[in-house]
Amino acid sequence: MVIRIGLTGGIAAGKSTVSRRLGELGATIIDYDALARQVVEPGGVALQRIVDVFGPETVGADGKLDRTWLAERVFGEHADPHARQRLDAIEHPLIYELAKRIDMQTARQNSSAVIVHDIPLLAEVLHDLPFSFDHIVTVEAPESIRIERMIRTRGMDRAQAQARIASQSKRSARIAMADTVVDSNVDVKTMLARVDSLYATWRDEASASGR
Ligand SMILES: CC(C)(COP(=O)(O)OP(=O)(O)OC[C@H]1O[C@@H](n2cnc3c(N)ncnc32)[C@H](O)[C@@H]1O)[C@@H](O)C(=O)NCCC(=O)NCCS
Ligand SMILES: Nc1ncnc2c1ncn2[C@@H]1O[C@H](COP(=O)(O)OP(=O)(O)OP(=O)(O)O)[C@@H](O)[C@H]1O
Repeated sequence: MVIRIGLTGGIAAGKSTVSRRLGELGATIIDYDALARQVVEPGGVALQRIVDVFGPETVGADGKLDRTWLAERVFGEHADPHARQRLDAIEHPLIYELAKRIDMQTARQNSSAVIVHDIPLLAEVLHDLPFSFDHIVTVEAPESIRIERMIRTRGMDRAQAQARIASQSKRSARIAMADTVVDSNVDVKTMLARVDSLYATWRDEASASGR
């Protein structure tokens, strides 16, 4: 049987590090941040709809979405409280459609696949998704550590980092929804050892239920 995992975590908690490891171990990863980038590529319907809603400044001279400009409109200090909902309403259905296509193709090719849906906003969108998960995993680290990581590695200032965190579900909501919490406030080696052991369990579940 195919095992589906919903993987989430607060921004900069370490979700991508966990997801990369699961990919190396053999899981199929469906990265919703990557799909979100794909749906706004030039020429697509989403970019045109975003321009209609947010105005022509949304697109840079190169014809591509100006992500920094839009992030400020959506997450910034002076953001319209409905802006994020409007953006999500344009992008999310298209993201889910692509995710479904990849999921179905993987399941067709391998009836005991472990498919990991890597979804930053899982706590917000769980009930909108056309999937149900066998396990939900959240990767968590204290907010102060995540803010320092965002400043160090994402070129954000403190206010931008705090605003991005404030626009997401609370840690308690992610933990309430998950059956597994991966602590990323430990060294990477220890964190990845835990990921290896989780993957081994899921592999066993996928093989056992296929018998
Ligand atoms: C607003 C955009 C252009 C800003 O781009 P930017 O390059 O700064 O961020 P990037 O896309 O790399 O996302 C980084 C992280 O921000 C957080 N984030 C992204 N979108 C959202 C959102 N709508 N609400 C809350 N947090 C978000 C996530 O933790 C994500 O991992 C972009 O995030 C976007 O298109 N967001 C809407 C689509 C979406 O919901 N993506 C999340 C996957 S479902
Ligand atoms: N256990 C850990 N200890 C120390 N640093 C870590 C740990 N896990 C991840 N990191 C580092 O923290 C930063 C954020 O990690 P990562 O990119 O995996 O986060 P993320 O949750 O996927 O972020 P986003 O939600 O923005 O995609 C990276 O620089 C990563 O190397």
